[in-house]
Amino acid sequence: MTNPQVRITDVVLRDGLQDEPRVTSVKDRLLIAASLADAGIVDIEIASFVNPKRVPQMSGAEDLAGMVSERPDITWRALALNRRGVDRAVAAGFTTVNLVVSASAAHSRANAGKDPSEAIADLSSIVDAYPDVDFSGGVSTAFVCPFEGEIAPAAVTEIVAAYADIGVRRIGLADTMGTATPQEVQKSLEHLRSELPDIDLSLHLHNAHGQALDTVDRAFDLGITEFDAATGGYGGCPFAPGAHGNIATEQLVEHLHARGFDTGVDLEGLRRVRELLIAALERGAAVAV
Ligand SMILES: CC(C)(COP(=O)([O-])OP(=O)([O-])OC[C@H]1O[C@@H](n2cnc3c(N)ncnc32)[C@H](O)[C@@H]1OP(=O)([O-])[O-])[C@@H](O)C(=O)NCCC(=O)NCCSC(=O)C[C@@](C)(O)CC(=O)[O-]
Repeated sequence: MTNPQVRITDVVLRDGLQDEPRVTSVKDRLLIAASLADAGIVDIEIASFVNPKRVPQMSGAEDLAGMVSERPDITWRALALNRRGVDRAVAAGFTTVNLVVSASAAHSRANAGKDPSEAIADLSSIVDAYPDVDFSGGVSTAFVCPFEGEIAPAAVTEIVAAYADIGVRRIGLADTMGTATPQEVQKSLEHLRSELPDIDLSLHLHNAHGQALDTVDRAFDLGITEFDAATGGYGGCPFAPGAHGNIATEQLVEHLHARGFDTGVDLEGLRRVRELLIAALERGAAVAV
């Protein structure tokens, strides 16, 4: 069997930093971004165009956009949850934008101030307005919600179908809390696949109980080869109380290399990124390599 191509999007500059007590300077974020690229990460979520009063850690998003022209070999992804966010991202120069809708109504209201159906309805005109932007669609709380508990696979499929209806066909399912079991994730993926077989799926896993690598293996067996991860294992949604850090990029890369998959990522380079993060955040990484 030939090795499948594995696509890892490092999200430490967005998910990893957004819930940290320290606000990382734009200068440090640019340094970390360049170091991630030097380590061989070619997909990087660098900025979040949300309300900076709600998430001060993500302020200065516009100032990170210079990386788009400076390193055109990298896909620089911005996160946005509303029209204002996408307008800002596009005006700054981003052409790859990840949207987010929560599967659970309670998390959606806490995070975005609206129900999932309203969030999807708002996104329709945004996607129409920017035909040249490469949009992907995230589904937050896809398996477990901090307020509602387990999420039914049908609820996730409904959101993904709504994304597909507005033309967004690259979808990332997020285990926001990091507590979903590999079995729960598999059940949901299988439901989704049976209803919507033509959607490109990726996983955005947090890792509360050390199960995320097992989930990666299950997903691999179902043909999923795209994953988000955050160097150092930092991360968490500020509006999902108790959310754990993301699966660490270095752990994921080591795991994939041990399984014989080529990721194109240099672990030594990731160690350097980790050191930069530890210095900027003044606290240790979640994992050692
Ligand atoms: C969702 C919104 C943007 C809705 O924003 P809103 O509905 O306008 O409501 P609002 O109450 O937050 O704020 C109103 C004020 O924000 C301004 N505003 C409104 N939008 C923007 C914008 N884009 N950029 C800059 N400013 C904005 C707006 O102009 C107004 O300004 P004011 O009158 O007070 O001066 C807001 O509620 C918000 O910023 N929420 C924070 C959501 C967030 O950042 N969550 C974390 C990221 S998602 C996540 O972590 C999950 C994920 C992706 O990692 C996957 C997983 O693991 O689950």
